[in-house]
Amino acid sequence: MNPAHQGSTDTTEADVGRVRIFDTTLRDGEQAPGFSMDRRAKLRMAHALEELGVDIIEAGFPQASPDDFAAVAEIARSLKAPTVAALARCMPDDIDSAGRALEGARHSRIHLFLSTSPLHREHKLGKSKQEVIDIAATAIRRAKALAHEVEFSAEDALRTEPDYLAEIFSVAVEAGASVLNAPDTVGYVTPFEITEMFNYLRKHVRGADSVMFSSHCHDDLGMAVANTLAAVTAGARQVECTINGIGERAGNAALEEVVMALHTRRALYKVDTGIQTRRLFPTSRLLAEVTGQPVPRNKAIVGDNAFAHESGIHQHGMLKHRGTYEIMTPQDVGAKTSLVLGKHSGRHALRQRLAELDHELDDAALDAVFERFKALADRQRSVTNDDLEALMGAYEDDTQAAVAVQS
Ligand SMILES: CC(=O)SCCNC(=O)CCNC(=O)[C@H](O)C(C)(C)COP(=O)(O)OP(=O)(O)OC[C@H]1O[C@@H](n2cnc3c(N)ncnc32)[C@H](O)[C@@H]1OP(=O)(O)O
Ligand SMILES: CC(C)C(=O)C(=O)O
Repeated sequence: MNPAHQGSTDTTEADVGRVRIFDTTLRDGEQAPGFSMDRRAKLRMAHALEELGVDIIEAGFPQASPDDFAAVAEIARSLKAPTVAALARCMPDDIDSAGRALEGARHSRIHLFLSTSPLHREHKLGKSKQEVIDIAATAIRRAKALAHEVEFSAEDALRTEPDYLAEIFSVAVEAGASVLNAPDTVGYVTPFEITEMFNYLRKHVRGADSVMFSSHCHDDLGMAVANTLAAVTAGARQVECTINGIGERAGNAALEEVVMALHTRRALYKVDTGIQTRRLFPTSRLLAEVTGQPVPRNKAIVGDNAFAHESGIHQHGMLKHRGTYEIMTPQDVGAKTSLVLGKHSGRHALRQRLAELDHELDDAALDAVFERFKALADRQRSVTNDDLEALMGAYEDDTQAAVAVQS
């Protein structure tokens, strides 16, 4: 990272912690309409995620379908470094099929979930507080025998009574869960509230020091990434996210955004991830390819516009010092800067591009070409190198014709 792009850099290495990246592109991500992946697509993505350096890959929900079972099993057998996780309801059949699917994994995790909020307890499950606790404890004990580790997620945790949430998490620790996930299942909370909840849980869950707290945020109010970062400030050391932010409804916290926020503002958050950031852009594009869903141009970090500059004033700044308008280098995420010529561009960028095309112009010539360029840019969205060559050709013909008339 170029220090010119960073704010304060006074972090000492001893202060810096580690956040685990739990990627759920292949589970929560594919739950979004239009993003289903078959086992071949999942396997390609899983290899790309391994190369990206994620710590845990949630490969699927084996009880959901035979193909999902097969996808999880194949991923479990073929990955070397990451932990492979499989989702399961707190039901014996779900747990057993997750265990079977994960059998070949070097490191396996069964990810159990059960709703804890009053709304979900009453309307979805029809269970009392104590019944929900008992179901969770029984399921965790069963899962513990079938995988290297068990994560317990309290579905709709952020709309759950904090004291009840702390109680069910305490029982989950006693039953053998080593990761406690408090998801904002419906993307309801704000950063301040999630910080409060994580601080509360770390103080009140029995055995809190022996487990890892995890955050899993949805983007219904556009706050998934901000909430994830807020959870990190309150001690979450696993964050659940997806490539391109895909997931239920408005999606999950976007992995590339969370990672680059932690990386770019390392002095503030004081944590590292194991992500090879240069793999972010290619991994994002692979997901777009396998799902057939393009990345929006304005998507942070990986969109076509994330490092594109069309405005003359910004282009002028960029030509003098990239840090004026870029807080990260595009190379850090495997992308490239582009200075796009269009109706908002100015003379500095035009001169630069013409020089790249071997047209060195004096100021008067540049003014004349600039006038023609603006007229063209008003008629079309952007001006390409071919357009510029045509424009220069016409300008040179006109100049020669004018000289001929004079002599
Ligand atoms: C917040 C999340 O993202 S949770 C993950 C959501 N993902 C998915 O649902 C994708 C995969 N799901 C599926 O393929 C199907 O829903 C299946 C195969 C898992 C289940 O299908 P079905 O058995 O037909 O049940 P259906 O989905 O209609 O209803 C859910 C049932 O699970 C129960 N249930 C829901 N969550 C849990 C849980 N965590 N633990 C135990 N039971 C649960 C519901 O109460 C309901 O039970 P009921 O059939 O006794 O009324
Ligand atoms: C299964 C859990 C973690 C989930 O996806 C959610 O609550 O959004």
